[in-house]
Amino acid sequence: MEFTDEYTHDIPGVIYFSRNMPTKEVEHLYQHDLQGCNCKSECKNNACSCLQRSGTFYKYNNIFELNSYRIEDFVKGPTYECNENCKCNSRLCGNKLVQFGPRKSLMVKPCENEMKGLGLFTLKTINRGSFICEYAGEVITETEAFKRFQYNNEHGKINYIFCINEYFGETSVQTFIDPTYYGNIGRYINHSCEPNCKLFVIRINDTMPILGIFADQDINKNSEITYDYGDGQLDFKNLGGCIRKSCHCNSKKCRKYLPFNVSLS
Ligand SMILES: C[S@@+](CC[C@H](N)C(=O)[O-])C[C@H]1O[C@@H](n2cnc3c(N)ncnc32)[C@H](O)[C@@H]1O
Repeated sequence: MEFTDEYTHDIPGVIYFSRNMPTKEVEHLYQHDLQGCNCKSECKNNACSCLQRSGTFYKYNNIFELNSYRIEDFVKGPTYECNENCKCNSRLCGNKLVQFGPRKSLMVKPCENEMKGLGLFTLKTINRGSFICEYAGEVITETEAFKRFQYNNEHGKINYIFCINEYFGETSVQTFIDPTYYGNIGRYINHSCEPNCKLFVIRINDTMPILGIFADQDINKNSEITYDYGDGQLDFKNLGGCIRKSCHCNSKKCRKYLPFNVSLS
């Protein structure tokens, strides 16, 4: 099955781009292709090298029906999907999901509370564990992220930069994704202190992390898709010398301010 993403946006200065796009300063980091598995037909947990290095896997009722796929475990990660170097039978492999593109029936529209701007909504009910879409954009250096963040702050512009923190033993690696100028439908997802989705790091063909957004509960049709931009930071208005924006998620658990540094840990 081919990757399909038929969504668009016609905001001046923003180009719809469905996958992460490393800038030339960081592209050398992702030139290492991941090895594929040697499975003969379908991939089984105890034999497939992709599943063995994954922190979690997909459960499905019907291998040909992407809507039946659910992520198995919200605690572990990252996930390694089978890739173009794998020997498994691509029709029978169940270890592929994010690589087929976002789910259908998503809609971008202004939120009721205009302070939040645009938001992403679902026109159909979504089951817990289902894949929604990626958070895709330019992959930039930390220096560039800092520069862009300062610029956004000084000019009162929306900040879209997302920082992924990953830990490999003693080493921590940060990846900065910015869908401000090139991005997909994930850029419209707002923060909530009581969200209905979670993010997962997925890898497919190479070492570049892909941010996958998955439903963390059953979501009713016409609901807004949200995730928590942070990790329960305290309600200090001035964090690191930066004035934080007020949160309008309207939840009883609201922490009052948007998390400053969107991170996964
Ligand atoms: C990734 S964008 C989300 C899409 C954005 N609403 C838009 O119109 O393009 C993040 C920005 O949306 C706004 N936002 C997101 N969640 C919010 C919330 N709970 N309360 C207030 N503003 C929010 C903030 O301006 C934030 O910097």
